[in-house]
Amino acid sequence: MIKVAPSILSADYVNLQRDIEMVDKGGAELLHIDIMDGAFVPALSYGPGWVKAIKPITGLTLDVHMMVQNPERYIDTFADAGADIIGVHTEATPHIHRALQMIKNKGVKAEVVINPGTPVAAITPVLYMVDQVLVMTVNPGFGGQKFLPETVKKIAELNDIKKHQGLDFDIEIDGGVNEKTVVDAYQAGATVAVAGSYVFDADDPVSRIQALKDATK
Ligand SMILES: O=C(CO)[C@@H](O)[C@H](O)COP(=O)(O)O
Repeated sequence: MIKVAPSILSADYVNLQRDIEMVDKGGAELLHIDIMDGAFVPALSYGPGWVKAIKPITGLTLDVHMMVQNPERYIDTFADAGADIIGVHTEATPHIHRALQMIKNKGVKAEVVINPGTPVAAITPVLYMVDQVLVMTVNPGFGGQKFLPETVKKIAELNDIKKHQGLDFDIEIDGGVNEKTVVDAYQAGATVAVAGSYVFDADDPVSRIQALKDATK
């Protein structure tokens, strides 16, 4: 059964605490927090102050996805704010190894992220040091996009490497996830599903978390 990480990008910001408590009680395991800098991706979202504010109101694992150019500049700040996992894009820095080392040195779980246009080969040298790999299943920057099925083969490739090299990392998918698209990704080896609009745009968000779990039993 897949672990579910609702993305607060699609939550009701005015009632954020209500929405977080709802998905927490509703069976989610992680809370996905998208940091967008207006440079690596066009949009701006929120910063470490949000992570700090959310930390005391939930026991969910805070899964911080940095869509930020040169993320090394902010790793310490997000770690100090309470992030449990910090994800950095390999496309956003010439120093992905150093960025992952910085995350681990802060005692936080390290995640490397790849865009749909980036091959798995780009991150194989750092797989030994990560706790999670995020395979973007849409181009990053916006919620509500369509799942790109061609990304599923990268999940399978990562799962193979994981088995053959005896590595132990979660494989997360993000973008266009629903009860249909999650199935192939799960069968290929995905262990964590981020879902924004599918969960928060629904009349009953908790039923959507359950639907993702039911689809991957
Ligand atoms: O990283 C991102 C967007 O870049 C996401 O986490 C979105 O929040 C996913 O939204 P949906 O596709 O699930 O609506």
